[in-house]
Amino acid sequence: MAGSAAEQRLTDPERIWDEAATRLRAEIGEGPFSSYIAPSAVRADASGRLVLVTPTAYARDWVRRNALRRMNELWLGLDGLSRRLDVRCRAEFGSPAPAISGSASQTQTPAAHPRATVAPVADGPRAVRAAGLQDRLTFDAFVEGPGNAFALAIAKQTASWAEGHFNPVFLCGPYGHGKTHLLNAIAWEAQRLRPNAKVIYLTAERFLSTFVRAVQDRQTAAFKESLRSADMLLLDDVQFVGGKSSTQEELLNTLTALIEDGKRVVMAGDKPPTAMTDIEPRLRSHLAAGLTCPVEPADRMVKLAVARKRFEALGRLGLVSGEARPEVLEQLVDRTPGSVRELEGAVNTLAASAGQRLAELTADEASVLLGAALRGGPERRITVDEIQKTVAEHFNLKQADLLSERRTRIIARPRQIAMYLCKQLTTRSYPDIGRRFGGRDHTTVLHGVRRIEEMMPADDQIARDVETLTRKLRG
Ligand SMILES: Nc1ncnc2c1ncn2[C@@H]1O[C@H](COP(=O)(O)OP(=O)(O)OP(=O)(O)O)[C@@H](O)[C@H]1O
Repeated sequence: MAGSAAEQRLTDPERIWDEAATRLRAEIGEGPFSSYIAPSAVRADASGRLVLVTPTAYARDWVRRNALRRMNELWLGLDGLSRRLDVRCRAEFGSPAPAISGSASQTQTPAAHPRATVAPVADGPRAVRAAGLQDRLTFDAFVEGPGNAFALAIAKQTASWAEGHFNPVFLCGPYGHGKTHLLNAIAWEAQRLRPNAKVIYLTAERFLSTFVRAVQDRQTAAFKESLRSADMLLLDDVQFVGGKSSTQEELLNTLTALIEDGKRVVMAGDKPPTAMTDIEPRLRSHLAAGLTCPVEPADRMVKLAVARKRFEALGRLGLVSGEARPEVLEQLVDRTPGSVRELEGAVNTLAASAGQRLAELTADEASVLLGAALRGGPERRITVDEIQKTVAEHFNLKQADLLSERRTRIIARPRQIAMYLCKQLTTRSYPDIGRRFGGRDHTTVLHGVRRIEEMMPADDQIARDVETLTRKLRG
């Protein structure tokens, strides 16, 4: 009875937003919706007015220019109390305000929620929840193969809140083969099954930067509380705490408290805990105390299925039409070195060049379109970590400054340069880069990259910095 929702005149803001956002998504398209609306959340301000809080000022301006009027039309058509929706960015909205009233989860099936539209706003140490989760990384989108079947089964079991599961679960495996995807999928599924549970996903980088900030602001109690009140904690890229002793100690305390309380903990790292030699032995043994699941590199069949799925997803967004021929898919997979991440990069490159001609494309044409991406063979892989360290050193900063929330220009500009270099020199997506920069939203990364692109032609110093850093990194 979707059509009768307007006549029903709702009052619960969360339900109104669910409905309005679903319609808006259909009208403005998936791309703008997932860039600007999905990462935003409706909150009530101190005087009870409803506000759409966007992650950045850039997103706020975009919403004001392109969507606010229509959003209010949709909202007013549904809201029995005829309220209006204002828009503000997270920085303007200030300290955490009460979430919008009346949890819709009691009256709705969880599946009816457009994902992440009512995600809590992460405002400093008190609300790290949902930062960095990506909509598309679900169990449905994950391709099973011999190398990940065990990890997938355990991930699904954990997400179902099944009793008697192993705690903590540690997913380990090389770069780009699906660990983050599985953590995201667990978070979405666990939250769908228990909408009122507190499921927190965060990267170790974000753990560190939030912790450092909490120490500076003397808010460590709030930081501890925000994590220890979790029902499920999903911690990504654990290897990042290697060599950082006070962060390791805090992490150890957090894990011990959660596990003693019977809360679920799932972590991911690039190697098994026992091999993380720069992690202090006591923490290491806690990481390894539950179940360690390998996520092995994807085989050819998995890669073929991932490439097919990716084209289908791009097709749904209207970016390509038709299916790629089997020989085109095979060529893509056989000639793209590296992980699934590189493969996805190659699929995107091909989709962008072939567009509506995808179905007619021959293997030879695909090879020409992919050009250097296929011809070059395996180049030395530059990592985000390397870029951050090189940029920090160049500007006389610490790597942690780039991950921190500090916005002074002396740090913000190098951070944007580092983000720009990550986009240029790695195959990582905007959300993925955001994740590596203290769990920032992908719109922040997009804004940073565009800012540097705009500034380079006009600002010699920035152009020189970028050039020097690129040369240093390419070696
Ligand atoms: N089995 C799979 N099915 C579908 N997509 C996959 C699979 N494995 C990897 N991917 C995709 O490949 C990309 C990289 O995967 P992901 O970010 O999960 O890697 P990771 O193991 O966490 O890497 P890192 O250690 O660098 O963080 C993502 O876009 C993910 O969706």
